[in-house]
Amino acid sequence: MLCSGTGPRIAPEILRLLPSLRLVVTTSAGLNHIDLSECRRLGIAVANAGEVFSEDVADMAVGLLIDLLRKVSAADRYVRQGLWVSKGDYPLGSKLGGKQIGIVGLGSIGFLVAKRLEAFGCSILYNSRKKKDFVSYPFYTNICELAAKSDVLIICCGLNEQTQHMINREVLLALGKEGVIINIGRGAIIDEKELVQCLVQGEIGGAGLDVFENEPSVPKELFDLDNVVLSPHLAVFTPESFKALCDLLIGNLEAFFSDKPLLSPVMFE
Ligand SMILES: O=CC(=O)O
Repeated sequence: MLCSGTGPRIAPEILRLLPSLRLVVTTSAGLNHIDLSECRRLGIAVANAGEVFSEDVADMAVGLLIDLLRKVSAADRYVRQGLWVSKGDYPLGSKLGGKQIGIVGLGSIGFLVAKRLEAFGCSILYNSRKKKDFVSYPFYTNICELAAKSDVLIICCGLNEQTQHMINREVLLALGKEGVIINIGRGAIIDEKELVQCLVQGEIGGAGLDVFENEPSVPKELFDLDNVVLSPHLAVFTPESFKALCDLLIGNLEAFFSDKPLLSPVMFE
């Protein structure tokens, strides 16, 4: 049994050194650090954090979006720097209600983001690997078309070969000058260099980012932009979600060692 976070990659070289390995338990929801096809080939089961983080991550996506649209962090800096007194009122933000929200990845996190934003009066559109029968939101197979129809793009999918740099310059330009992007998935789903360029040149309206391509390094160009909200990959972390994660981890180990089905097995495709 091997326990992993999102840290060192569980690569074929590691798996080869552990010939008796039968189970990998990761404390993350994301699986991009585990070579799943090699685990499947070797008959190694994998369990992850399942849905224990989904609510907190969905809350964070909404938090970043409200912060960005209503300029909460930027206005906070303005007040602290004494600029309200010297320069007067701060520019107005824009309303959340009525926005068209394009969700990329309608898994458990994406679905909870959609539910939350519906309650704010937003319309939901989405892209996912497959159309979901349990929702009536418009489904877009083409990510550029989704971006063109959306005021806000929220990245909720996992990182894999298909999704790496899926949000490229073309998608960002389709989102447009007023469009904003929120990323609570993985940094490398967006081509970060292109994102930075689009933000610096005003080709998109703003970004709320919890994840980055080369964490903990964050492109310095973003530090001076008031239409960008930055967060150090902490959307999943609350004391409550940690407690739920510990219970799940223990539950998975107990299940494995008593030959019962895992509580949060990763289904190989
Ligand atoms: O980002 C954190 C996770 O995948 O759990």
